[in-house]
Amino acid sequence: MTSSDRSAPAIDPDLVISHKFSETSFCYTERDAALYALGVGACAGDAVDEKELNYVYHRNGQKSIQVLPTFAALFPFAEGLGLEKVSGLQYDPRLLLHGQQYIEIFRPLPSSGSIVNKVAIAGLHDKGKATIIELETTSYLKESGEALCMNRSTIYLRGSGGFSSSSHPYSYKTYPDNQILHVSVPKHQPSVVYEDTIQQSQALLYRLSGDYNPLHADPMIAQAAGFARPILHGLCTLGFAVRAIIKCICNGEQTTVRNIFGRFLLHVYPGETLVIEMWLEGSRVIYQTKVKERNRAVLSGYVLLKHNSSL
Ligand SMILES: CCCCCCC[C@@H](O)CC(=O)SCCNC(=O)CCNC(=O)[C@H](O)C(C)(C)COP(=O)(O)OP(=O)(O)OC[C@H]1O[C@@H](n2cnc3c(N)ncnc32)[C@H](O)[C@@H]1OP(=O)(O)O
Repeated sequence: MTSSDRSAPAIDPDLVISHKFSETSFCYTERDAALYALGVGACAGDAVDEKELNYVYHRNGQKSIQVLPTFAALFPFAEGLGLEKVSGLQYDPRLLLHGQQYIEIFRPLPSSGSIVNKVAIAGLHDKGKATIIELETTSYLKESGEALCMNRSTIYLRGSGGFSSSSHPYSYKTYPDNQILHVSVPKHQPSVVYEDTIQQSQALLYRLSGDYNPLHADPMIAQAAGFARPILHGLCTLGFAVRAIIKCICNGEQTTVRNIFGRFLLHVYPGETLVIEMWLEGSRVIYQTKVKERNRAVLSGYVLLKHNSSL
């Protein structure tokens, strides 16, 4: 939005929520799954890590490489997010941040596949200084038509709120309140703490998996967005956290993961150290990721497992 547009209402909620997206397609191979695994730090600390080598290599003659469940979060990027096509939604793309991600895995992700995505607007909220829009993408295997996973992405559009016509802030959503559980980080000591380093080149590597937002690569764009330098993709931070949970709590068995939720609390700079704290509560792992150098929480959420895991 340019400064001359500022008097025009930036968001027309009725137009936005009536938008219909076209179906999109996403095809991937084992190479894409392996590149993604490297992008979220698999084998970065140990190239022969016995719980991670199978994400990037046919270890012990295994027929196909294993796919991390967070790979599913790439499917919505099939043909770009498509927000620019939504009538009635004006915002400054440089100020867009990823707020939350919720993923349901219906069946283990194959090591390669052709996917069809059905996309819908699942939420629109006026936060005054910002607008939140939620996109829900259900992904199906093209050949069989079986549902594979669902992603709900919460996108935080800074500087674009204030469009409500009444004194009550506009809020619309299509899913039940109890589907996303509010996460309170426990006060007691975590069951496990895992530390990982984000390489300086991490965002440059991660972007090759399909999110080419220049915020993560271009210093000028990052500065215009209010950051000292390019920041890490939220989904990369989430990928690090879930990989750590699979490694530390699920004994490396990635098919144990059923649902994933994460809220991005603060940006991460490549080169920083992540400290991932995990609390195992029955079949739910609550986690919080902090940046060690700034001692700030950057992500919190939960992972729902198919069964209770023991440490
Ligand atoms: C298909 C995939 C689609 C996704 C595309 C993504 C493309 C990517 O390339 C982009 C990225 O990866 S960006 C990097 C990852 N994200 C971040 O770094 C953001 C980190 N979070 C922040 O900076 C702040 O929390 C911030 C700025 C988000 C909010 O901070 P404040 O402005 O201080 O907000 P606050 O005053 O605390 O709250 C205002 C209202 O907003 C709600 N809220 C806050 N943080 C939220 C968040 N992270 N997600 C969702 N809602 C959030 C608050 O609850 C509050 O609402 P209410 O008043 O009703 O309680």
